[in-house]
Amino acid sequence: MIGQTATSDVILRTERVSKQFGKFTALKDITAEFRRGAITSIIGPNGAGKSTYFNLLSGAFPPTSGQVEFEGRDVTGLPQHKFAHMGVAKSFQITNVFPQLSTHENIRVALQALSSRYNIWTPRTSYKDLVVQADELLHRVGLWSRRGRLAGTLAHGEQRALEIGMALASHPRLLLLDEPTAGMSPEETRVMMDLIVQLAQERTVILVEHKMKLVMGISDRLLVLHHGELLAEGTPADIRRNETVKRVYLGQREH
Ligand SMILES: Nc1ncnc2c1ncn2[C@@H]1O[C@H](COP(=O)(O)OP(=O)(O)OP(=O)(O)O)[C@@H](O)[C@H]1O
Repeated sequence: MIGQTATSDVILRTERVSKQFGKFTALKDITAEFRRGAITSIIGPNGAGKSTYFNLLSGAFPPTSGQVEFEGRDVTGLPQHKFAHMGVAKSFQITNVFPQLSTHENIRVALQALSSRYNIWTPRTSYKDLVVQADELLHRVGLWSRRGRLAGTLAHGEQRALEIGMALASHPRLLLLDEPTAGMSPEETRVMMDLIVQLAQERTVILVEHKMKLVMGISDRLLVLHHGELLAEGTPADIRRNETVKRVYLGQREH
């Protein structure tokens, strides 16, 4: 019974996942659960294994050993597009928009890619529907006023918001974000953090971030990685008072 209650709250879990790159162990035996509806941040110093873990969670590559479960189903090693189909979307550290297309066209491309890939037996979404849906997504990520601008001319923070808008095209239940504020000014960072909190009201969010202070205020739970191992897990308050975490992580000046 206890097990059953626990699983219904859990959207994603990893069971003893490890990742080797040749002889190098980038991740070692990570067992962790991600709660539905929560913002969970994966934090840790440079080289801790955060991006590697993110890639395992999003299906970019499989673990060397161990298992990844999404909504109770073993998804270890499933191809990337299946993750999107199941309701998982992600946005990377590197901005991934089409610079020569307008903001609105970028979103339409994302919407079209989905409608053609997954609805092969039904007619393509009409142009009018696409325009309406794209406008709605642009509103949601705060870019409606930029709809006609070429994506390449948007500020860095706006490009990242656009990328998230494109990720939302598939109506994901789980949104994975890898360092969403990388390279942003303090103002852009604040806008992005507000957007993440707002998006998390409707879906589960997991984000990777190495700036710990930044995510302390918005996360429900945190996982701390260090040298490829899970050092600690808990609420921001748990992590703040964890002596081991303080030693290896908070002591670092930048954070
Ligand atoms: N494809 C790869 N081949 C070999 N080693 C790799 C590969 N990808 C990552 N690593 C190594 O694995 C370790 C963890 O890397 P990872 O990028 O996951 O860390 P991170 O916590 O995301 O770091 P950062 O905050 O700097 O992005 C690092 O030592 C890195 O050099």
